[in-house]
Amino acid sequence: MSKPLTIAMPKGRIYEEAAVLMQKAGYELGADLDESRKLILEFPEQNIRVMMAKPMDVVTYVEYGAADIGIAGKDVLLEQDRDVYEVLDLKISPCYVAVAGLPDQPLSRIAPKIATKYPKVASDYFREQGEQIEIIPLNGSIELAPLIGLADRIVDIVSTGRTLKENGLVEYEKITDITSRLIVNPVSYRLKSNDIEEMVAKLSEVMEGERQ
Ligand SMILES: Nc1ncnc2c1ncn2[C@@H]1O[C@H](COP(=O)(O)OP(=O)(O)OP(=O)(O)O)[C@@H](O)[C@H]1O
Ligand SMILES: O=P(O)(O)OC[C@H]1O[C@H](OP(=O)(O)OP(=O)(O)O)[C@H](O)[C@@H]1O
Repeated sequence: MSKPLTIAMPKGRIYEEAAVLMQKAGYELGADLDESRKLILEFPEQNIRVMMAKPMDVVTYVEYGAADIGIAGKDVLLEQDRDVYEVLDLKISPCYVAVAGLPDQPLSRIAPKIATKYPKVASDYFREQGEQIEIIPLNGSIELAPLIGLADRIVDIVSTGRTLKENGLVEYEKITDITSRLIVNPVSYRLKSNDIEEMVAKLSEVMEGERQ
């Protein structure tokens, strides 16, 4: 038998939907692996090995070849711009990146402050708009920044819109829609092409079935 395919799975929000999709494609990972404290799980009968990683780190494991394949949000891929192949839009964990802030606050001053955990996405967006901005990097609870006067706008993920609403913030512009993607290490793509193409074909078939 060939060497197992190593898959970097994101812990947290995306995990369950990703595991269900994998299961439908014939890869039984278990819906609750992310509740275990074990970080590497072997599935010899399916010839796969699963690594449980932080969503932001999945791309790193795949780029360095520590994992052959991974599942990552498009937000992370846009932000990190790494050397991996994005082979399939899994259409799971949908959300979008938007510019938000306090209502009725035009962006008038020079170099407005933009709080975000996506500095590249935010800089690229405002550069395209011809706006010079200052990035305030944060790691979470981004919505706090305009409330306490730390920033004029935020660039963050919106899903239900509840966080914005409950904090009295409004969306100004949508930057881009986000779903999770299947990514592949370029060397693995050559060396393990049969196994990888088989997985991509099975996942595509499941998604095709779900669209009908
Ligand atoms: N409402 C949402 N907020 C954030 N990310 C979302 C949302 N809905 C879907 N996603 C997707 O889930 C991914 C983040 O998953 P998760 O929240 O588990 O990770 P994280 O932000 O790294 O976790 P943590 O909050 O523990 O730092 C994003 O990269 C994005 O693609
Ligand atoms: O539109 P909603 O459904 O309210 O979802 C959006 C919120 O969810 C995420 O935060 P998360 O829960 O990951 O916490 P964080 O602020 O610590 O990143 C994101 O950063 C928004 O704050």
